[in-house]
Amino acid sequence: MTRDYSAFLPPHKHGHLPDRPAAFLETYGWQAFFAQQISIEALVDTPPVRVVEVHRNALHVLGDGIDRTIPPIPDVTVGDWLLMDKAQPQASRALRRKTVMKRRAPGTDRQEQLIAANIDTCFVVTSCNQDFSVARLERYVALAFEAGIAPVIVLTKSDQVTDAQAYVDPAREISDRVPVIALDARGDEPRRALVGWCKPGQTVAFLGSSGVGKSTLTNALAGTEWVATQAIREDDAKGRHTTTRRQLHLVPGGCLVLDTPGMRELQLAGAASGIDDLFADISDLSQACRFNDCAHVTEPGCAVLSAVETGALDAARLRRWRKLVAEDAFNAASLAERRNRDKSFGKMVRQVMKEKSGRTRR
Ligand SMILES: Nc1nc2c(ncn2[C@@H]2O[C@H](COP(=O)(O)OP(=O)(O)OP(=O)(O)O)[C@@H](O)[C@H]2O)c(=O)[nH]1
Ligand SMILES: [Zn+2]
Repeated sequence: MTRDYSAFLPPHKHGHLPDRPAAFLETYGWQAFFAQQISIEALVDTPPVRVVEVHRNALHVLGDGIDRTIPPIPDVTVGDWLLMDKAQPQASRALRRKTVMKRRAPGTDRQEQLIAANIDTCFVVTSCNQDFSVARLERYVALAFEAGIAPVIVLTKSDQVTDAQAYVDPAREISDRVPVIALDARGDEPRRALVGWCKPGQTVAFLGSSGVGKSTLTNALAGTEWVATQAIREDDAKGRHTTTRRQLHLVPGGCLVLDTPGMRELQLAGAASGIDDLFADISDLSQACRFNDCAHVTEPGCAVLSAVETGALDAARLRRWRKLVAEDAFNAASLAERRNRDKSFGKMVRQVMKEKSGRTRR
């Protein structure tokens, strides 16, 4: 799959308009991508608004001269742009998304859930300590690639180690498309180090385990104590717990920061192309395998295994790739099963027959 990786470069390389007083919509992330989807008339009749907060029973939307809550709309999430139907807000239409982040809900029924839309950059955060795990970073980066979001790896707590480079080096090896930054998340270092991605009109999010400094980074960008630096329990979907935050904060004079606890327990599901993007070295090698469906385990003529033998490919990287592919396939399969259960019996039978005949042909 070919992708346009120019979007993965820091925004300042594309040129910016720093001195123009940004219009309200632009401050809230309005970009040419969205403007191209509508006519001038539609702009007037149905003004664009951004969903800045999702409550259980309402969406908080902001637009030019608009600041209100409207009833929830199915499949609309924080970060979405809506064309506001003033008379009938529920009928507001969502604009096509630039990026969308999804996850599998925690709990037993594990439905696919929208986390956020139209994030430009996601900071994948870990610390220079035992939280650091190449495998976890790879999972987050694959998720970002899958969502179409540019990832940046941020290694916090660099002040607590003598050799931060020992963390930076393995992080850099994950992908040459992902910048790596080590810093002390407290104080004003993040403002300076992340400025290229945090310009006005940009929407950013922080991904990472509890305690790695996501709230500290958010506060550092804002220059104030915005977010309490403590864990907040995610809604368990049984209605017992209600303090789920899903909001976009506007940093005064700066970017929009997505704040949602849902970013912590991300699992891969249907992220095959994100995994391929991240492990482009392995996908490229597999083109030369003798068998089209080579699993790179014991197959003769496997180009991936020979690359491991010659040392061109790290065996540990191959193992991590296998685990991610398996996790993704497992989760995607159970999603598919869920969907099938809801379909008609006849359809299900046809599906099974098709799979059967496919199997006997092989
Ligand atoms: N020394 C040092 N401490 C840090 C750094 N980043 C975060 N901390 C501290 O680590 C603790 C956890 O930081 P938080 O910002 O709450 O972490 P979080 O990722 O938001 O955690 P959750 O809200 O549980 O997801 C706080 O006490 C921070 O002050 C850093 O770069 N250096
Ligand atoms: Zn192979």
